[in-house]
Amino acid sequence: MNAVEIKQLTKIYGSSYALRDFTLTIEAGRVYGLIGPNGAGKTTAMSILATLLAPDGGTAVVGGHDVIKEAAAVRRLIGYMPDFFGVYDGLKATEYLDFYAAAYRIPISKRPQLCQDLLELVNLSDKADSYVDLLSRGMKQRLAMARCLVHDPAVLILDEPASGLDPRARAEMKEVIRQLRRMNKTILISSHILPELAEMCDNIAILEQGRLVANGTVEEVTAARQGVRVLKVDVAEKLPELLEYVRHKTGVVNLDGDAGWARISFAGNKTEQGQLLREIMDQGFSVLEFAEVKGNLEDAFMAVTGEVEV
Ligand SMILES: Nc1ncnc2c1ncn2[C@@H]1O[C@H](COP(=O)(O)OP(=O)(O)OP(=O)(O)O)[C@@H](O)[C@H]1O
Repeated sequence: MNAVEIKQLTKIYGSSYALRDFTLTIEAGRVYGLIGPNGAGKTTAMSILATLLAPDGGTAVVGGHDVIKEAAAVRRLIGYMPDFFGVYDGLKATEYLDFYAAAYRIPISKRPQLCQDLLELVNLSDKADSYVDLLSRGMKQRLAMARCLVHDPAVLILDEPASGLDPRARAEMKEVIRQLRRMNKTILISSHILPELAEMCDNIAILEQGRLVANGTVEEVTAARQGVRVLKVDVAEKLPELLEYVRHKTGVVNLDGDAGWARISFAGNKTEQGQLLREIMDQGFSVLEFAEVKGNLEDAFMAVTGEVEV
C-alpha cells in the first residue's frame, strides 16, 4: 500500500518554480529521504503534504486522502515537524506535550501516560519537569518530534530534524528515527546531507531546483552518483551559449554558470572528458580554462545532489 502519492506537483512563486512536476510514491512503512540544496523545494513539498500550502498544479494524496479536498483527514494521519518551530516559555516538557495532546483531543485520563511514553521514546524522561526553553537544541528537536507523535500518526514528515545539531545530538535523533521505523511509521525526512540520510533511509529522492532528479533505493542513488566530478570551463565569451551547448551532452548531470564560468558535474570517464573538451572547442568556443575542481566540499555536494535532464 502507498502511504503517499505525489503526482506532478507544481508550486510557482512569481516567475520561478519552487516545485516542478514533482512525482513521488512512498510505500507504507518506508523511510524516505528527501535531499537537495537550499531552495531545492524540500520545505515546499513538505508544507503541501502537511496541508499548509496549496500547490499550483498536480495532486498529493496521503493515506488515500487528497491534501486539498480532505485536509482534515490528512492532518489526522500525519505528524509534521517543520524546519523552524517555537517552544513556549514557562512550560515544562510534560506540560508542553500535554498541551498538544489536549489540542488533539486526547482524553485527559490518557494524557499522563502518553506524555511519559513519548518522553521515553525520545529519550527525555529525565527532562519531564524541565522548562522547554532551557533545553538544549538537540533536546528541543527531540521534544518537537515527540510533539508530532501525540496523535499516533501513521506518516511522519520531518523537515531537517537534525539541522544545527552537534554529532552526539544527531546520533540521538537518528536513534529516535530508527525507533519510529521499528514502529512501522512511514517517514519522509529531509536533509542537505546525503550520507546522513543514507544511513537510515530505505529510499532517497533528490530535488534540484524544484525537480526530482534522482529517486531510488539508497544503493541505486549513491551508485548512480559515484564517479561524478566537477569541471570548470572558462570561456572568453558566450558563456550562456556554452551552457546551452553542453546541457544535452552525455554525462552532464548538473550545470550552472553562476560563478562566471561553466560549472559542469560530469559523470563520464577521462576519455569522455577529453572528448567533451574537443567538442566544445570544435564549436568555436574560446576556452581559457578546462579543469577538474577538486577538494571543495561544496562542489562535492553539488556533484552528489545536482542533476539536470539530459
Ligand atoms: N513564500 C515564498 N515566497 C516566494 N518564494 C518562496 C517562498 N517560499 C519558498 N520560496 C522559494 O521557493 C524555492 C524553494 O524553497 P524551499 O524552502 O521549498 O526550499 P528548500 O529545499 O526547503 O530549501 P532549504 O534547504 O533552504 O530549506 C526557493 O527558491 C525559495 O526562495
